[in-house]
Amino acid sequence: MPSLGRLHLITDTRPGRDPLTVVRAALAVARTDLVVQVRVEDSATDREAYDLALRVLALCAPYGASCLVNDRLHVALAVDAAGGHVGADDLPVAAARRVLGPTGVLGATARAPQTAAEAVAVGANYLGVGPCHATSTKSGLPDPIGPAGVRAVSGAVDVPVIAIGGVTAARVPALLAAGAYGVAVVGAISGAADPSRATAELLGALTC
Ligand SMILES: Cc1ncc(COP(=O)(O)OP(=O)(O)O)c(N)n1
Ligand SMILES: Cc1nc(C(=O)O)sc1CCOP(=O)(O)O
Ligand SMILES: [Mg+2]
Repeated sequence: MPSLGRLHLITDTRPGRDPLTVVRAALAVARTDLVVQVRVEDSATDREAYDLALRVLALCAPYGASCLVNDRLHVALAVDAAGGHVGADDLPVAAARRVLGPTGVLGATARAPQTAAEAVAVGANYLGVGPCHATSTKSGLPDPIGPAGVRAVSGAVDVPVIAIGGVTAARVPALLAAGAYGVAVVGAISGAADPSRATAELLGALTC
């Protein structure tokens, strides 16, 4: 797998959001350090996901930034994205690996050491671990696991751990100290008054 960026921006496609403007602003600051994960609402059509992924890929290409597609691996393949991300309601990790082939980047959600190790054993290249803190971006999540939960998972695997859920620049140092390799965010960038500045602050915290 090519080296994974440490800052993952997940697209915010909730009504009233402007994901492409936010992606543009983040890319201009983070460039090749950014991974953009295209995540659409469950109610979105495959065509909508495909169109957004194509547009995100076109924005990423000049910067050499990677684009991953959440859940819909056929969309990832169709647009020639770097890979995809799956969780408990998506294809099992082993099946996702078969779909993506041996070289695609495959992320899996893991909240505990055992599921983390199992996901890596069957083909995950990185793990999304959380929710680290409370978040209003996604409902129905279990209680936050905090840096201690990240530490438990990162100690059980030898792939990059990407901390997710309520991540802010101020919370990055504790997550890195707990063994996280990077972070994934929605609100910290998409909800910021100045997404470029928020990106710079997150990058600064990640590279301290
Ligand atoms: C980096 C990262 N980590 C976790 C998730 C969550 O994936 P999942 O559990 O499948 O939930 P949805 O995002 O599909 O609602 C993620 N997308 N990215
Ligand atoms: C999509 C998603 N998955 C999570 C998980 O813990 O699996 S938390 C989350 C939302 C992250 O958004 P924000 O950065 O605004 O908290
Ligand atoms: Mg999913």
